[in-house]
Amino acid sequence: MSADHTPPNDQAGPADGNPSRTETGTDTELIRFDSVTKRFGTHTVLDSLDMTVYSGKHVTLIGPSGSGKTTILRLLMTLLKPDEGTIKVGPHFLTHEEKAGKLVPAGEKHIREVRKNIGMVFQQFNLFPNMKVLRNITEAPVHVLGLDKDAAEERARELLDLVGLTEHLDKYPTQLSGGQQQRVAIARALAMRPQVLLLDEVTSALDPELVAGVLDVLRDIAHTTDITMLCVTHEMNFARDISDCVMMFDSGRVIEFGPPEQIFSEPEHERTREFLSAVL
Ligand SMILES: Nc1ncnc2c1ncn2[C@@H]1O[C@H](COP(=O)(O)OP(=O)(O)OP(=O)(O)O)[C@@H](O)[C@H]1O
Repeated sequence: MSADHTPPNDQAGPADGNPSRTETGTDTELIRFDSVTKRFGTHTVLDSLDMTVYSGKHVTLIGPSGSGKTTILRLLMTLLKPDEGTIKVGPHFLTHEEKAGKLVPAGEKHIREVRKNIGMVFQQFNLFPNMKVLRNITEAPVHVLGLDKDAAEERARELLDLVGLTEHLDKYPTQLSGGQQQRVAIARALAMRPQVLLLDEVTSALDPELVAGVLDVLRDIAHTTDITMLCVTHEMNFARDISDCVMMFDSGRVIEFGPPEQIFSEPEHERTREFLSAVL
């Protein structure tokens, strides 16, 4: 962990800076960024970022627009590649693979395997418009994981129950509200049984009256499953409810992190105070 992430007091985390480690010290690392730099042209969006997320923890990334939060999720989905540094998911590098005892840039097959552990829900629901709800959820488990169709459907029905949409399984996405479509997208991501769920401002495109239903589903998932969550959101009450750790980003660096009660009530950093006073 770089000195930049060293918590300002003992409450924020242990001295080695692992942001979501609990005091038991038995946590398992699930995601690890080591010295990750991402540039777009001359603009350095992530600047030698070190970040660890522990298995089963819920981490929320907050910070001003353009501070690099979505870039982190896109790197994890391999929609982007870092310019420098390594990213690990579980025991495997996402960015590299071992060949003949050497670490070389990861090939497509390796990336696809590691990425199976990661599910993402986007701001725009990205459902397949020509497929009914049930098939939207079973498509990837059948074609990517090779799951038997009946087993995939059984799992899809369980997930539709979880997101409160059982009666809509035979509809097309356009026959659903935005909030319902987003709940299908959540079920679809979970159908792949990922270890980690990435949530990128999943309520930003919704009409205000539909936001609460989606957040309630996510709260339920956070509180009743052991899935790891990495979440970018402007919904600070939601972040407070579900997070084990809140990380404040500014200009591609984590400037402060800790449990939500600390970050929201007693932020140490002036930039965090400014940001929170604008959004709370
Ligand atoms: N594909 C791209 N090409 C060029 N610049 C990009 C690209 N993607 C992101 N950026 C720039 O990188 C910076 C960080 O973007 P990012 O979306 O990660 O920020 P963010 O913290 O998620 O912001 P917001 O809260 O507004 O979503 C921004 O200045 C953005 O314009």
